[in-house]
Order: sequence, then structure tokens, then C-alpha cells
Amino acid sequence: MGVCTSSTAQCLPRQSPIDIQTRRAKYDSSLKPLFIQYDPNTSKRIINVGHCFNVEFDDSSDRSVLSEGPLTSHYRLRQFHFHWGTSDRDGSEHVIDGQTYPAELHIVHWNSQRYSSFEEATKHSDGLAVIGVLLKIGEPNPVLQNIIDNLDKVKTKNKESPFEKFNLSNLLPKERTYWTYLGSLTTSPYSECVTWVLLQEAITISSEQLQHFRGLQNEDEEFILENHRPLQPIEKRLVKSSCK
Ligand SMILES: NS(=O)(=O)c1ccc(NCc2ccco2)cc1
Ligand SMILES: [Zn+2]
Repeated sequence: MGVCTSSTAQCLPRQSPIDIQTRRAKYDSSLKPLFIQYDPNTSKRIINVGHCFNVEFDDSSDRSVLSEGPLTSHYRLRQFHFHWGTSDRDGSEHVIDGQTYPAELHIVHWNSQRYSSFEEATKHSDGLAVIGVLLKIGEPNPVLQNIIDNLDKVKTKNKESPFEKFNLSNLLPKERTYWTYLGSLTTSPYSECVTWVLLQEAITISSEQLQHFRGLQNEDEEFILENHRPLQPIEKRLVKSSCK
């Protein structure tokens, strides 16, 4: 075994978000349909975490899980949150063929088959699976309204409020075809532990509904007007598609 030299294969960064260039995505017939099972009884609370709000779930057992698709383990639902922008012109983190969307939903799961906790899972390359759903401006979304009606209870950082019996499945689009690639957390600590699963169908939100997200305040009691990370280099990564 020779010594490592600069020409020795280095591992390239795998940061998120990226621009999904759909014509370069490769259909992979080995990709399975997603298996998504969310028990409404696992939803617990909504909390303002300073740069966004999280809806958190009881992840003490495998009652709400994501498996199949590109995954080789089952992943336990932990929380979901959104990213948005100062105006409806941008706000999503992932971009599709250069097109930005006004917001993006992230549903965060951790590999409970291999690791003992969310924090431990974030230290491993196959630790997390995050479903990304793009939001487009359209008809008011009654399922999102249920969340928005609770934002006034979590106006400032660290405020939390019970949020029970929420059926997260109702927030997902009908079509579950997806793009998938290996990436990272899009906020600190930017750990390279995420298998991203981006649904190809967007859900709607009205402009008025989206404005409520911008009414949340951070630790300095300033409005959280935007919280989306800039695009990161794709390097040598391939994006796979579950459909032709
Ligand atoms: N935007 S996201 O879906 O990539 C995402 C999801 C989860 C965290 N969690 C941050 C964290 C806390 C402890 C270790 O790590 C950060 C970012
Ligand atoms: Zn996110």
C-alpha cells in the first residue's frame, strides 16, 4: 500500500442544496417507491428555533417511518420545517433547472435501524433521510393553514406550543416520484449525513399564507424574512430519478 499523495483520491465535499438539472438526472430502475408511514399520534409540538420553526415528533419508537425508495434502512420521523425567502420570487433551497420556488418543506428522518439517536446519526454518511417538497404560490393550502394558525403561539425564539394529532401525510403531494442524491444538512453543522429525496410534484401555498412565515421573530426579535442557504457545488455527484 503506497503512501497517500495529493493524487490519491480525496473525498469531494457533498454539500446541500444544489441545482437539480433534470436532464442530467439518471433514471434508475432499481429505485423503489417510497414507503411513508406517519402516525398522527406521534406529532408533539411546534417550536421557534430562531432561524425557522420545527414541528417535532415523538421519535422514541418506529411509529412514523420512511423506508424503501433509495434507502437500505428504515428512518424514523423526527421533525419537519420550512425554508422561505424575503419575497415570493425565491425561498426554496433546492432549485430545479435554475428555477427557484417560494419555499421548501423538509421532513427529517434518522436511521434508527443503525444508530441509537438523531444526534449520533448525524455523524454518519447514511444517518439522515430528508424528504424535500417544493412549495409554489397558488390556492390556499388548508393543511398548511392548520400549522399557520399556531405560529402566533411561537412568535419568538424558544417559544413552543403543543401540536398534536397532526396528519403529516395530508401535506404531501399525491405523486411520490422523486430525485435523490447524497448531500448535507443545509444549516449548521452542515454534516454530510443526508440522503436527499426531493419530490417532483410541488404543493401549493397562497402568498398571504407564506407572509405569516415571515412574521416569526429571531433571538434579536427581528423578523425571520429568509432562511434559505445559497446553492452549493454539485462536484462529481449524480442525481438519480425514480421515473423516466
Ligand atoms: N435543513 S435540513 O433539513 O438540512 C436540517 C435538518 C436538521 C438539522 N439539525 C441540526 C442539528 C442538530 C443537531 C445536529 O444537527 C439541520 C438542518
Ligand atoms: Zn431544512
